[in-house]
Formats: sequence, structure tokens, C-alpha cells
Amino acid sequence: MTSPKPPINAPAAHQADTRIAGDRPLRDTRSLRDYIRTIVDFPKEGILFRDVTTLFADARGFRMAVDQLLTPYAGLAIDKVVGLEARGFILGGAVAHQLSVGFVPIRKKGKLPGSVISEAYALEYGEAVMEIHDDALKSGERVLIVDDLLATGGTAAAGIRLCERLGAGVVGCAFVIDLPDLGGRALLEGMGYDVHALTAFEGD
Ligand SMILES: O=P(O)(O)OC[C@H]1O[C@H](OP(=O)(O)OP(=O)(O)O)[C@H](O)[C@@H]1O
Ligand SMILES: Nc1ncnc2[nH]cnc12
Repeated sequence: MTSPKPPINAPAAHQADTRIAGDRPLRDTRSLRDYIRTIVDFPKEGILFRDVTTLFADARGFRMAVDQLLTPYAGLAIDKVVGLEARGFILGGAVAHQLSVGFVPIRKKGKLPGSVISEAYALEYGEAVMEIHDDALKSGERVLIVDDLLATGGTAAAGIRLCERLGAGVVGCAFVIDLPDLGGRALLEGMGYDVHALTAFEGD
């Protein structure tokens, strides 16, 4: 027999299960990685798609991701968090809120309403153009770039170029997932950028 649903304004008693005492889970011992789902052959054959919607949907998982993303940068001077469309918006917005700084979106071509600058880049499974409002960052501002996943590094490198063309400095690039076999970390670190990733999936 299923129990009746509580009234819509009832206190959320079930949330007790998601609370964390210090770093020690009360009951739930899943690691951040355990919340990430893999979809085979999406968006095309041969791709193992690392799906973070299952991580975002879980209160404990999402909090772990946001907290771990910002930990290395908490003591540093950051003026803006720059999020890469689309999942970088969800993470970057939360990180910006935690750091008490503003959030700037980098979007796919044609989505931003104001005057933009653009950068073309290659993806693991296609090509795209990214854009930023040309007044979104001031010269000399220090930015943290946030996205869900680092694969070839093409998206992040385009994001870095856009920020730097506006005169901003990239303090770091933070990702939930690194796919090291696709070379993004090596690319970005080879260019001298700080890369912070919470977990890696090898063999992709
Ligand atoms: O390191 P790269 O090879 O550039 O790949 C990483 C990018 O690919 C994914 O986004 P996607 O392009 O699928 O766009 P979406 O988030 O808008 O779905 C992911 O969220 C990163 O932004
Ligand atoms: N394997 C993958 N899973 C999820 N997002 C991606 N973006 C590029 N490669 C990806």
C-alpha cells in the first residue's frame, strides 16, 4: 500500500536523508561519480554520453558537484564565473552564487540578444560557434570558466579565447567530468591554463 502524499506546503521531512554532517554522509555513501549516468550511442553511434542530469536531479549530488567545483578557487580573487552552454549554466550559476560574483553566459551562435563576438570550434561530434556579449567582461577581470564536461577541449578553448578577446584573464577552468583520452586537459594545460575536474572517465 502506498502512503498518501503530504500536503503541498508540508515540511520536506524526506530531505533529512540528503543532509551532510561535515564531510560525512549520514546514510548516503555514493560518490559524485555514482550519480552520473552513461547513455550508449548518444547523440550518435560510438559516443558514450556522460549524462549529468541524474547528478543535477539529486540534492546531495548537485551540492557535492558545486562545492567541489569551487573549492580550489574559494580563496582566489574571481570577478566573474563564465558558464558554457548549456550545462555550464546550471553549474556556473550555482558556483557564481556561492562565490558571490556575477555570472556570464557563453552561448551557441544566435542566442544572445546584444552585440557579440564569436569563435568557431570543433566538437567530439560536430562543429559549432560560441558567442559572448561584447560588453560582458571588463578588461582585467579575472574569470572562472565552468562547464559539465571536458572532452577535446574545443568548447573550453573557444570560451577562453572569447574571454581573453574582451581583455579578461582566465584564472581556471572547472569541470565535473574529464574525458582524458580526448585530449582536452592536455590541450588546456599545455596552453598554461589551470584545469580542475571532479572525476575522469578513461577509455572514451
Ligand atoms: O571538450 P569538447 O570536445 O569541446 O566537448 C565538451 C562540450 O560538449 C558538451 O556540450 P555540447 O556541445 O554537447 O552542447 P550542449 O551542452 O549545448 O548540449 C559539454 O557540455 C561541453 O560543453
Ligand atoms: N561523451 C560525452 N558525454 C557528454 N557530453 C559530451 N560532450 C562531448 N563529449 C561528450
